[in-house]
Amino acid sequence: MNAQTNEKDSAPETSGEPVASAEEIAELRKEIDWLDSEILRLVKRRVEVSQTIGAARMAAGGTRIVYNREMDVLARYRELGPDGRQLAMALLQLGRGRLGR
Ligand SMILES: C=C(O[C@@H]1C=C(C(=O)O)C=C[C@H]1O)C(=O)O
Repeated sequence: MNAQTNEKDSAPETSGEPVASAEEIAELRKEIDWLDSEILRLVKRRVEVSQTIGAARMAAGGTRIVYNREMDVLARYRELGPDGRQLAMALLQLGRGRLGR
């Protein structure tokens, strides 16, 4: 493939053509804002659920961490690569809350 072919076949965002209009970007930003609020809501709920389970287990004399379950959580986010791992680790850490300190 020569340089000219490359240029012709290149993605729209590299050809000088805008891929989304200003209106579309405004709409997409609204979607991002909504997605962030949903993600935050779900993360907060996850923290609540994780802490409830952790507190119950510790009250019953169990361990703070269940290694196998945490490995399953890490595996779930593996498709996102190293950032996915960090995200999973942050979720696990948030769930530990005071229990994790
Ligand atoms: C929520 C639990 O407790 C802890 C928290 C986990 C989590 O936040 O996903 C997973 C395993 C445990 O270390 C559980 O055992 O399921």
